[in-house]
Amino acid sequence: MAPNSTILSPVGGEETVQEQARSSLILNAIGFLCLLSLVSRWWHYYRRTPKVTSVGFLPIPYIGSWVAAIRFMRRPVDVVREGMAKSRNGVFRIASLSDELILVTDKEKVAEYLRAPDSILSMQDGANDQQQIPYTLGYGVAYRTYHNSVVKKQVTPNIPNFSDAMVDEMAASFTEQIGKPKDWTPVALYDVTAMTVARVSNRVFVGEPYCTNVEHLRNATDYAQAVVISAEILRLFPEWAKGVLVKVLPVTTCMRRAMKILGDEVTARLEGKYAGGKKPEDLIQWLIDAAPPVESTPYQIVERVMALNVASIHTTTMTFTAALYTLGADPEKYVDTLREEVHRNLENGKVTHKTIQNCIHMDSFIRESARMNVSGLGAMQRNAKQAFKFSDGTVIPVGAKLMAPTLILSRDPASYENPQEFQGFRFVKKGDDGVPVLEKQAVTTGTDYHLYGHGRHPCPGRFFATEEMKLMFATLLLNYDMKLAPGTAPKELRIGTMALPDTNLKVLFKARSVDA
Ligand code: HEM
Repeated sequence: MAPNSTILSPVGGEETVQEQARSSLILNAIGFLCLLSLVSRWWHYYRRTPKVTSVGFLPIPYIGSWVAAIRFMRRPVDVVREGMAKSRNGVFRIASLSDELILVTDKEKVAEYLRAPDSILSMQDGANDQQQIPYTLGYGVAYRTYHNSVVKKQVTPNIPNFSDAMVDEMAASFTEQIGKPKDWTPVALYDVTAMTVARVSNRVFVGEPYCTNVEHLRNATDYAQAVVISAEILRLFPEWAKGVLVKVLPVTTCMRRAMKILGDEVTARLEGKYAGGKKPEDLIQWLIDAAPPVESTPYQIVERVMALNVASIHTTTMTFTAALYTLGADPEKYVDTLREEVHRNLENGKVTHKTIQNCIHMDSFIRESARMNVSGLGAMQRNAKQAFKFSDGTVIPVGAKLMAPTLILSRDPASYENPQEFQGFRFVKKGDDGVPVLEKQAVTTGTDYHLYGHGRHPCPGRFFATEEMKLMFATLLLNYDMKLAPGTAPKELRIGTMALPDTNLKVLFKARSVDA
């Protein structure tokens, strides 16, 4: 007797064979579909990948990209330098944990890609992608960007009208936070600056009494950090999951708080009710007056006020703190000239808009500090909506992301003499009549100076931010001496393409007599 004849009847055996054949067919079909999906994903990936030098990749689909991303996370600057050395045309591909990026280190090519219209290389898509704006700051902020023209047409022209109030707010903020120390006293400069920038900006954004409401100011500074953290998390998830996930991220808590603080004020203003009966002059009102009907709800106006807080606070704080760290490292070299310039230009003993217009050494110092200290590896992201061809024939396919590494371009020897050296007054030159003039202002953008971007979308808030920094600089120079404690220096932290400032370094401050 056959060994299995007692177990299987002839009919049962046939069924089993059929079942086995069916399962193997299903397994083969699943295997085939998986393979098809892999091939189609690879084909999609291949089509989206520019045929340019790549750095750190292994020639194995997917795994190769992960290896490159890990290398980049561990040694970002080395990877970029390797890319520059390998690439013949100043365009190369790297991978970060969330994306593959095309870095452009040739200045002519940076200018070329920044000239491309948004229908081909989109700035907004780049920003939406980098900061996950539709989720972190809101759909309207991402796709109905009327705030850009409000900043250009209302915030910038109104700067001179607000500068006196800005000086009052910053003087009060510094006095409250730093006091009038008679001896050298350590000050957490980043925090002090962030709260001051928040207060001064919000004097213009939301007016009194909100600009001194500590809960609002803390929320506004937290919001900016929450956006960065939330965006990093969201970028790791597929699009369909983001709308749900964002509800448990810190941005949602910040926005809820913002509604609690500003919601009633905005609601009243939308109904035409103004405290004191007079229509206020501030960002809330300029936004309400300019908002398209679909954006005219209290939530959306508050959302946009907070978005502009995000655009302003940490950017200005980082730039300004870096300048003061640099000054504190070598005060003897620069403070006398900077302070004398402020004194010479005071109006009736006060720092004014006109004072700082004439402070060209200070302007140069801020620009040079930004050149040296703003050292990220990926500025001015543009996402390809259509294929883009550089003049040398290099093709950037749809879906690719272009960026410019600031660290490299802002220290290009072709643009700057002794580019690695900090020269605070680098941009002050002798004019024809021997009088010093500014060769380039802190607000002037370029392919070799990325603080405020460049091309079609330079930062519209750069005049406001620079005014604020110069007013703060003048106020501090008049009221305090400052220096770094011996043996201390700001630490540099890099996460992917970002260079983060040292937010913990304490700087020594000592009060001085204003007339000194
Ligand atoms: C030192 C402070 C600031 C820095 C370093 C900074 C930097 C930048 C950069 C790099 C860009 C992107 C440019 C590009 O991709 O080409 C940008 C865009 C922008 N910034 Fe600023 N910014 C600052 C302050 C401000 C302030 C105070 C405001 C508002 C009052 C503001 C509002 C904006 C807006 C609305 C955009 C988007 C522009 C567009 O879509 O065309 N920024 N900023």
